[in-house]
Amino acid sequence: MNRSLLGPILSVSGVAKTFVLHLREGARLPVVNGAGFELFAGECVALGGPSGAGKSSLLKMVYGNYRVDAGAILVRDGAETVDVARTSPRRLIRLREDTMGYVSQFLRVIPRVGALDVVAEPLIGDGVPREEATARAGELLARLNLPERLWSLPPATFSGGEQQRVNIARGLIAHRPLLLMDEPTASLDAANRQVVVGLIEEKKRAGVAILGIFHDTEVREAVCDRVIDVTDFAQAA
Ligand SMILES: Nc1ncnc2c1ncn2[C@@H]1O[C@H](COP(=O)(O)OP(=O)(O)OP(=O)(O)O)[C@@H](O)[C@H]1O
Repeated sequence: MNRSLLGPILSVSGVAKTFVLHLREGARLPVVNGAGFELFAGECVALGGPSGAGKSSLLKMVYGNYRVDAGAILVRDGAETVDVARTSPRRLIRLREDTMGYVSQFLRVIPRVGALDVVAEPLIGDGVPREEATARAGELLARLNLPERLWSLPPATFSGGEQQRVNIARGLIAHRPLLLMDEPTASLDAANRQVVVGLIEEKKRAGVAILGIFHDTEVREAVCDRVIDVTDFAQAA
């Protein structure tokens, strides 16, 4: 991968954020100040630092769920570059559909939709015929050791680890050049953690850039090329 030719997929610069708690007499909680880093195709980078350092908050800023007070979050979207910090909600939704995937820790269950369809949905949204999308969803769920008897059932009643595997399959089934992952292996046993490590390695080989929070040291060491210490972006309260 020629970095200088392609440039970064994600470029964060000068990002600052302070939470203001209006229901607590305007108490101010500074999280980051002057946060800056770049992410290139085919690499996996972990956000590191102790609990409360601001890892999840920074990830949510990149995804556009949290507003920033200052700075730029530039994401390459084909021939265009989108500044998540400033773009319109409509453009952000399109960026998420085409370019920036997010694998959260928990599955947001869709009522009455079976696991196989939950997983196939992003591919169908990309225009893949339903039969092919469902077959690929089945392959992925089998790889993640989700028993076939569960595939037609809505995941609402699944165990934590089963739901997380459905969530990972849904988050990884379609190609998105930038993937954000928030503790994707938190509820998984050792065997399934290894499956996820393999899936992440495949994404990297396909040129996907991954930014994530990986508390599991073994997983982090297996997949991450470097760690960004979020405490470097801390500001004095
Ligand atoms: N929505 C919010 N409103 C107010 N404060 C928040 C909000 N989200 C996070 N914080 C505060 O920001 C700080 C950073 O939280 P964050 O969840 O980003 O840390 P973290 O590094 O991901 O921690 P952990 O490893 O424990 O998940 C914490 O002090 C937290 O209380």
